Amino acid sequence: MNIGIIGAGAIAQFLMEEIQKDTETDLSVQSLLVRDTNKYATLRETFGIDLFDEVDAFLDSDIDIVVEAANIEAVKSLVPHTLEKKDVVVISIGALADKTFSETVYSTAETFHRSVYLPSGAIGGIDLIQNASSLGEVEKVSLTTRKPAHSLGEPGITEEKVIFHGPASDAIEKFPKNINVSIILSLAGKGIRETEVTIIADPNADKNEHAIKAIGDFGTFTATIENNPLPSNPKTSYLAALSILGTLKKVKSPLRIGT
Ligand SMILES: NC(=O)C1=CN([C@@H]2O[C@H](COP(=O)(O)OP(=O)(O)OC[C@H]3O[C@@H](n4cnc5c(N)ncnc54)[C@H](OP(=O)(O)O)[C@@H]3O)[C@@H](O)[C@H]2O)C=CC1
Ligand SMILES: O=C([O-])CC(=O)C(=O)O
Repeated sequence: MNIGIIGAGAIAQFLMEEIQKDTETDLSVQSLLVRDTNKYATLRETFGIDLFDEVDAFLDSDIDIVVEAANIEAVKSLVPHTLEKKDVVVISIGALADKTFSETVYSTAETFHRSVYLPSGAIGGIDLIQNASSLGEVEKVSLTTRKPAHSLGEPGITEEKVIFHGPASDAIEKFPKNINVSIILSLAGKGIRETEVTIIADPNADKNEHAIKAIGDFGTFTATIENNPLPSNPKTSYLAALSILGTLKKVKSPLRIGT
């Protein structure tokens, strides 16, 4: 399966490196869509990929699926048009907090018989929350995120500080690069206004920690993930990059585990 990636940052480079190393897989990264081809010119040779700065040329290149690994603005400007031609994996899931936009995405996918894949990203338990919500009977879902203070734009603090408490819809507006996980949790569970988010900036933390709690007719669920950051972008957890690789490996698999 030939992959095109939107973006060339920490996640994109992780995917190119790992897919190139993996001789067992039929995955291959062929094309990258970037804003500035000069900035990323060395990637052509390192990974044997084609670089594009024009979306239609990128979509018409030899690719079967597109992975968005850029940011929320890129999802908004590029994903609906991309879906007219290709299936898409979206990791900047915060874009889907905008209801009008998410409806456009889903209806475009339907019209053009495409799939939109939303990986679990830097958290787990999405399967459980989605199943528990299938009769709409989850009372409460909350997420407490603790990240190193510098990742949250608080480099000077000496003690931990709650920098946000409120609904996921507001959290993603204030921290669009740090709390996409709250939106996948909202989409699986109770919705963006009902999912309660707390963000803690911690000067002593070296992991990106996400603690999930859910209560409903199914019982109670608690899970805490202490994520190692990706060295090339410590705001981003290694697991988020792995979750895209895992999603790509599942696309063609006849076996569906843990749905
Ligand atoms: N769902 C989840 O659990 C998680 C989601 N994320 C999200 O994943 C995304 C990628 O993360 P990461 O790789 O660490 O980010 P980086 O900042 O390392 O890389 C982003 C890349 O996207 C490029 N880019 C930005 N806008 C565009 C555009 N319009 N067209 C093409 N390329 C563009 C940037 O290029 P340039 O050099 O031009 O700026 C850069 O190469 C982020 O939105 C992040 O918030 C991260 C972690 C967890
Ligand atoms: O990678 C993480 O730990 C979470 C993250 O940045 C996000 O959800 O945007």
